[in-house]
Amino acid sequence: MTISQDLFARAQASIPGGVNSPVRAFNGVGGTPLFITKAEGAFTFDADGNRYIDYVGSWGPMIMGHNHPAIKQAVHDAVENGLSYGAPTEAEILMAEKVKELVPSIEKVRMVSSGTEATMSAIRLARGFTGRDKILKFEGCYHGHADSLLVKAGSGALTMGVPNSPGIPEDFAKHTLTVSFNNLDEVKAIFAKYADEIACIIVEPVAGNMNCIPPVPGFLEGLRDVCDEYKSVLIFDEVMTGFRVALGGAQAYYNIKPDLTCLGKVIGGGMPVGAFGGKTEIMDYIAPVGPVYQAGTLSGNPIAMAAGLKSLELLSEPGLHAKLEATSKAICEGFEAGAKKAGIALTTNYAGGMYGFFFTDAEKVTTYKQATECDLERFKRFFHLMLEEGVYLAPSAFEAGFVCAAHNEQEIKDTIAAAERAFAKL
Ligand SMILES: Cc1ncc(COP(=O)(O)O)c(C=O)c1O
Ligand SMILES: NCC(=O)CCC(=O)O
Repeated sequence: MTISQDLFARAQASIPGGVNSPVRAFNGVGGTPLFITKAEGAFTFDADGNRYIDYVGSWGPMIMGHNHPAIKQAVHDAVENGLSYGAPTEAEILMAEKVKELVPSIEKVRMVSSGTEATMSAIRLARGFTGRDKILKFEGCYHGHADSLLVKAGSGALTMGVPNSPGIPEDFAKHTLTVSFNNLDEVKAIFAKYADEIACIIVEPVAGNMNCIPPVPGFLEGLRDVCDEYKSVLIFDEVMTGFRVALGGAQAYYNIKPDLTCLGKVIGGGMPVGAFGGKTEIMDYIAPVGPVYQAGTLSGNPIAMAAGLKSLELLSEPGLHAKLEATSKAICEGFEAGAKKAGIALTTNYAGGMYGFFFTDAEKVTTYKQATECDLERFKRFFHLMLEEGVYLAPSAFEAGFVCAAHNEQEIKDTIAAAERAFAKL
């Protein structure tokens, strides 16, 4: 690890905390972040030449496995024609048509360059469309770092202990209402109180930024009903779950139709891309047809469209998502069996190609409160033991794990065997 240590020391002199995104800093687990030199299939390689079975997958995008030859080729082909034009291209139409085909609730879609831009724009659109200021989100859900969404946020904000970030005026944050994920009674109560003041509900349909917490039966259906009753916009933030939980996202997996959907990660195939889309009636409220302004110099970038489109094409292979879910299930079952053998209390969750594990006596984790009450010290030790074993897990107890198409039987077997040895040493 000496080269990573040297690079980290050098990075800290020029980059705040040595990283360009806080979740990379290993703050939740301690120690030195790995500096990566290359990645291939299910594996990443660090600057010291160590190889890891990777369950971070660039935080979600690399669902086909790293450096997939067809995606790489698509990027090479696109590069031949220039890097960016700031004018429309056919690739953007192909992408929009593909998104509509895979996610039928989306009738029109606008491309942006990150998940944060997608959620920020969707919120503005919902506010503009309804003429209302308040929004409702759930404690521990993370929707990127736009001001109105960094309230009781998950992911790095939760890991670093700053779920309500300084720098956001109280006048602004007061419009963001928060209630507990998986608690429909709280949602109904807050709507009863604010009635026609709430522009939208934004929700991660499977919460993946406070570990991995699927919706309890009836929760998403209930959100749909409440939005219908109060004429509020239902936004599914599928930046993480889109094309991962199922080809059509969590909305296909649970069969609920949101009004707007935010996409990111997988849709870019590893390039910086996001998107938001939904009902024509709402989407046509955006400039240039509508009054709500939204724009981007690099939106719909041709290289990014090429990578994303190829990724979505590959993902459309029949059976691929069944394989991803079987991988998540095998890892969860393997971890639970290994922990049991070592007398360690552990429970797991998964949905399609994402999973989570919790060091707790609870039988099932369905709430933010349960997730934050888990044994974080034990998680830290387990994380480092796994790293020593050559398995790279998300470096925080408040992140989901991601599987990819390149995790095959051997990698799963090796991961479970490594976990068994790690549990025995905990
Ligand atoms: C559910 C969710 N929404 C939004 C975002 C923000 O995306 P980005 O990091 O691309 O801005 C993320 C992850 O970062 C996410 O997990
Ligand atoms: N679950 C957290 C993320 O996906 C975000 C990655 C980042 O902020 O770098």
